[in-house]
Amino acid sequence: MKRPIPGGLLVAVEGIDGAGKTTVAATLAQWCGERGLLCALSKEPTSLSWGMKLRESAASGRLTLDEELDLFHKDREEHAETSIQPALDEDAIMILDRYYWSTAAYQGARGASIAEVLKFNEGSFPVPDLVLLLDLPVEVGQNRIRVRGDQPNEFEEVEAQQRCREIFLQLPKLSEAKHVTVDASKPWREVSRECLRLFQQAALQKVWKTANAKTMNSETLALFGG
Ligand SMILES: Nc1ncnc2c1ncn2[C@@H]1O[C@H](COP(=O)(O)OP(=O)(O)O)[C@@H](O)[C@H]1O
Ligand SMILES: Cc1cn([C@H]2C[C@H](O)[C@@H](COP(=O)(O)OP(=O)(O)O)O2)c(=O)[nH]c1=O
Repeated sequence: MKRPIPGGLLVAVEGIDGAGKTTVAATLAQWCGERGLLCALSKEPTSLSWGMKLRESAASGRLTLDEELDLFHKDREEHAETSIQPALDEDAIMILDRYYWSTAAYQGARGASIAEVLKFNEGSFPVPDLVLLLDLPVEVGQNRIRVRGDQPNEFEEVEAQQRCREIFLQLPKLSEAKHVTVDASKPWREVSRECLRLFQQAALQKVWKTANAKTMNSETLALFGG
């Protein structure tokens, strides 16, 4: 039997391309798995029907801003309905590699209203208990993408990435989600240690806020340093 967290815990890892989101999200999920915690890992865009449409459309040139916004929101709606909300209802930890801060940053960089994107998403989908914003200079992210063996694509052009980074750095002031900005240019050991510490802190806060911690399994609390 896996260890649940009352009310679940929603953690989104955000940042520009090459920031280390996939690596951090996988590390958090692995940490939870090794400790028997009820945990799921997911990403956006998804591989569900609207997510696949988004990926297919990218092959035939860029959509208009409105089409792009519509597809990312439809994808998120399906994702929230089929995975995110059910996981939280099951008292699981859900770790997301990108979520609605990416819409604010990437579609915002194309001219969408950042305030409207946040308002719509925070009114329509579960708000994260923690956003880990991985911040680093665009050139460092680009180099990591090349080292990873990938070619930066159209979404990953330097100027657009620069605008995305600037918007990401404004989001802590505008979003209602609890968040922390992490210096992701540091060596991996330091970044992973910091992200794990912040994750454990958020989990402990959630447990104390939503449940009578005395009723929680003390071993589970101890895992988070409680
Ligand atoms: N702190 C770090 N220092 C150096 N390389 C890193 C660090 N974090 C991740 N990487 C490497 O950089 C590349 C991009 O990381 P990834 O997690 O795929 O980024 P993202 O999902 O944000 O695009 C991967 O090859 C990963 O192993
Ligand atoms: C979730 C999301 C992603 N994106 C963009 C950011 C990325 O450049 C692109 C693909 O995401 P990425 O994380 O690179 O996924 P994959 O490795 O599976 O291709 O989608 C948006 O423009 N808006 C959004 O709401």
